[in-house]
Amino acid sequence: MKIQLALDRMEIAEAIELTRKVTDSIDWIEVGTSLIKEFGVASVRELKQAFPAKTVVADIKTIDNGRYEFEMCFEAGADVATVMGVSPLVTIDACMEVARRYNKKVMIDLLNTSSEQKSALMKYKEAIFCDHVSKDEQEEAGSLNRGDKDGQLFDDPAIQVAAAGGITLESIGALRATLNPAVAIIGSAITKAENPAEAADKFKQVCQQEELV
Ligand SMILES: O=C(CO)[C@H](O)[C@H](O)COP(=O)(O)O
Repeated sequence: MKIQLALDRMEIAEAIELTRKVTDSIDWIEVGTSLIKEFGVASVRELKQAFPAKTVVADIKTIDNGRYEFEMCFEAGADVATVMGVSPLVTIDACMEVARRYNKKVMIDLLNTSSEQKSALMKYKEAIFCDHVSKDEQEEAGSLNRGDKDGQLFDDPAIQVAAAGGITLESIGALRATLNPAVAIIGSAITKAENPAEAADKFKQVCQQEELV
């Protein structure tokens, strides 16, 4: 299981400093939606410049204007960019086309998509699908991602799955037992930890143990 470090609700310099502390324990770097909204794609550019060897995910959560926004992210150095699964399919088609042209990847965020919509999205075989419990669902309703939603949709082993939303060291075991995503997206459990390097290292150990099973 890869670890995607989600960087949210902080300044770009802070994001770079924090990533430096945990860089050996994480695989992918997510420039969070909050950074892109606050600082624009400069946040993507600066993170990629600071960590050129890492896969950088621009969590832009596109819902319209797919071609323009995806070109902007890939020009800034992103390796992966996100589009919402609830978008019109024509938007997702545009994102897929841009990603193919740049030889980059699309992550489709399944937040609030119906089962019907999810089934329709499964045709995007090259995409990564992100099962996502939102910040508001976490903070207003106390939910977190234990991977127990719509797991059957991902029965095809060729489908690449990611999971996000309040993942902790306590919940990651349940997530693996259910959804078993290829990518665990972890934000606050590392970025808000008293010792982020220690927290990231513990997640890495869990993910490595899992790979040996
Ligand atoms: O996409 C996001 C918010 O919309 C976050 O990146 C995702 O929720 C991971 O962060 P955390 O572990 O703090 O929930």
